[in-house]
Amino acid sequence: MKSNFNKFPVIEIKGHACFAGWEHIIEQLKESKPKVIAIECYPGVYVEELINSVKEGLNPELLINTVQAMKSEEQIAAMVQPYVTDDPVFGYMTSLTLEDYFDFGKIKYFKSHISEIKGCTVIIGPGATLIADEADLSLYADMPRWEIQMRFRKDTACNLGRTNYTDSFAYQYKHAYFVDWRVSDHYKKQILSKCQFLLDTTIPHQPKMISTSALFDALKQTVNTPFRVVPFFDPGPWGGQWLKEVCDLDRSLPNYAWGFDCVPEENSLLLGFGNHVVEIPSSNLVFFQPEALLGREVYEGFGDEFPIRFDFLDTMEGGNLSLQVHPLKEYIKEKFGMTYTQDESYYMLDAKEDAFVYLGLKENVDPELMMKELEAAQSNQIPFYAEKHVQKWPVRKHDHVSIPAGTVHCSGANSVVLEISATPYIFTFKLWDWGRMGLDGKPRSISLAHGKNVIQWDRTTSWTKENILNLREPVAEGDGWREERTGLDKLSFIETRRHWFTKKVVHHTEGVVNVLNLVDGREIIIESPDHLFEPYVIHYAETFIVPAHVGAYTISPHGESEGKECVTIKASVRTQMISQKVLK
Ligand SMILES: O=P(O)(O)OC[C@H]1O[C@@H](O)[C@@H](O)[C@@H](O)[C@@H]1O
Repeated sequence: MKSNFNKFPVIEIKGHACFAGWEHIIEQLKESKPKVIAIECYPGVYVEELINSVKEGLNPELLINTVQAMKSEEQIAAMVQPYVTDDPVFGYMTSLTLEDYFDFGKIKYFKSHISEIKGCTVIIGPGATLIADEADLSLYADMPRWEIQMRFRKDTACNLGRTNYTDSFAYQYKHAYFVDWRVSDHYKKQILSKCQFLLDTTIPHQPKMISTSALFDALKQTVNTPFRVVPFFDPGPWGGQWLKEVCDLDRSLPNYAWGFDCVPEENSLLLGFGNHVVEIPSSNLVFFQPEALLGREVYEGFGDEFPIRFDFLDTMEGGNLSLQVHPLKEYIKEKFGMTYTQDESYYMLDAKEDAFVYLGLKENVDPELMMKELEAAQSNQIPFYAEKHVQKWPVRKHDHVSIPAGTVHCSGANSVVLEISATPYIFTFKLWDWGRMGLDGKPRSISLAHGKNVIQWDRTTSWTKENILNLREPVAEGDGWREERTGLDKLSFIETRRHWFTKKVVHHTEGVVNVLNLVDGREIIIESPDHLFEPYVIHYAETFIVPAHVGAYTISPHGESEGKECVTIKASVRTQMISQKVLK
């Protein structure tokens, strides 16, 4: 069937202008005849493009690249090392701030130099507004995380305060995840409202600029309606062929493994201003509209973090994921500085006859022997016979298994998982990767030492069956619909409800953000009973977010699905569980 999946969902914003292209942007900047302009940059922005365009358009008397006021790269490398660490995959959440990167003697020098300049001064780079804290005009050049990752892969971006363009992607990602993005988000929250403009340079040489008042109003408009973030897709060693067809992706790539359809930390939002589309990190919505988006209790509990993640894992005609386990909450806090952990669940969006998951251990598992065999497999490159120790279960389309942290698991070949999980997503302790190589031709990192510390050895066959394997119960039914509770175990903070329906279903956020996916059916329509937002159409496999603030909404089969059965899965936060799951 032809794909109807929308890869570029645009949120139409009313009542504001967008300046597109350097020529128009420069014209706009000149309007107020500013003497000092600061262009604050998120790390990953191509500062050179900005410098060249500003030089050409504004011909400033003095142009400062903020690296000139930073500490030396050696000093910065030493400063971040306790957070970047020597672990190949994981670091520790930093407490550094952007000020820590600067040499205040140099800042003082530049400040006095700026005051002596008669013409125009432009300061560009991360920390520009620290150097020019009283600029006549301030811009914020933002950058979504997925684009930053693409730039790391192409060796065109480096970490904050570094020139490490050619360091491995794994190192740059870890550096950014545990340090740069924390430091920069923290600073962005302080400074963005003080800037007059937001600059989008996600697509090189096609810059767009909006006023920050337009941005803040756009974010306000967004929390009044269901919306989608921009999904991104990535190949992997076990990837499959399903996403390519369903989401209409590049057929020439060997596979796609992951599809990230709701990880607001890393996705972006497309905001439509007339004919122009501005791309911003979707985390901005979480930072600047936290209560309306998440709901008061979720915001109080998690802070300005979006706690629910939806992503796809495609193994159709691919391989098994790594056999893995995730850290317990105390462990993730102690070792990595995270406040909540990677509890997961797999909703089987599609499955071939032979699909299966590994979940939990065998009844008489011998921990010492299993670890010994895993270690031998890793060091001697001999196979590990997973089924000797780990329970394998057949799964079918629409099964929903829960994976509390500490449970050994992975999904097998020939299925498509919709992961409905807590947001942390990189804390996968791989135990065994089936003796295969990563896409770069090298073995992927195995984390046996961490894994050993968190495996819950009492999660064996009978426990698994009783507590986490495809749990479901009917909740309610009405004319043309029925509702079930699925999947997640008693200890999870995520509640999931599934609706099977041929007619309209009434939903309510009850003051808590809802995340949904159309897991069966071609098309549905989301409407406001009080006409508070425009009707919103969703296609098969699309994930969408309903902000807490929306309140009542309805979902009906639509278009080619009218009168036919559709199925949605909805996730929300069990607010009574938050204090138990979040370690401050
Ligand atoms: O890439 P591997 O290690 O096989 O894992 C694939 C995926 O497994 C899932 O269970 C989650 O843990 C994901 O965060 C992870 O990306």
